[in-house]
Amino acid sequence: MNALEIDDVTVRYRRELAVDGVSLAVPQGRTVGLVGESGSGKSSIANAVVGLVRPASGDIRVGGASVVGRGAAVTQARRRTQLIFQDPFSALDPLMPVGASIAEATRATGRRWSREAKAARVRELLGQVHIDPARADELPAAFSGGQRQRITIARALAGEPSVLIADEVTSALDVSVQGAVLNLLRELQRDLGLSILFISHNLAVVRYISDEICVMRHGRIVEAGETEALLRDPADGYTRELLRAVPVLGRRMEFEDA
Ligand SMILES: Nc1ncnc2c1ncn2[C@@H]1O[C@H](COP(=O)(O)OP(=O)(O)OP(=O)(O)O)[C@@H](O)[C@H]1O
Repeated sequence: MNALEIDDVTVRYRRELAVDGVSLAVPQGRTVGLVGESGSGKSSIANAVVGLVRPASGDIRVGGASVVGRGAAVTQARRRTQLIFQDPFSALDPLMPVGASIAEATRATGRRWSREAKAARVRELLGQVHIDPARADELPAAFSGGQRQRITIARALAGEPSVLIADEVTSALDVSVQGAVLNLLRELQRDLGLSILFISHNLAVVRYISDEICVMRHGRIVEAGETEALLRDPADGYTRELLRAVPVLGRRMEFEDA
């Protein structure tokens, strides 16, 4: 069963074709990595999934229900996805205590929450992302970049998504804390059974977290497959190029035709 299905989706901005007939699926409980250079159309796909951009053609389904267009059914289906923003510094309201930001996001569940239930949920979510729940009343400025990114993850989880879209979630972070955020996503996926579309231009990061990888270039998927198989034997020249740029244990990968 696929949690997310992107079916022959095209995204246009005026004359520019940013996404050109992309199809991909995220199976339930798996992480699919979407990798490609800047401008290849990755964020346009993320934005189309969460309704920030409307595809010119094609369909996107979450749990089997279309999230393209308008109407009650679309709103309902869209509630099952959450986007984690790239920049944890601008993603949180600087004047709002982090607990309040998370509490506000419970609205995306579509249920009514009592004040006590909301407060308990905020404590639970902070605990899940390894932030001391006693710090719920502090402002974002009191937290480091990595901690803020974990808080934005808690806020995304407050909506109880079945699908998380993570768009360049480690790009704005120091290398030293990137691993902690990736490990947290892996842990949450295991514990909560989430399905994740993980977007990054960094193949090393995508490889670390993804069960499957789709390689995107100029708005199209040029190659897709299980992570290890794809990286062991990349069929596409562009995938090989990306791989060559990834340092492996202090050296670069070599290929027979390199
Ligand atoms: N709102 C927009 N209006 C016009 N053109 C856009 C818009 N958003 C993206 N584009 C263009 O669409 C193409 C794909 O961009 P997109 O951001 O989806 O790629 P990306 O792979 O996510 O790149 P990056 O990693 O730099 O964000 C680019 O050529 C970009 O300039």
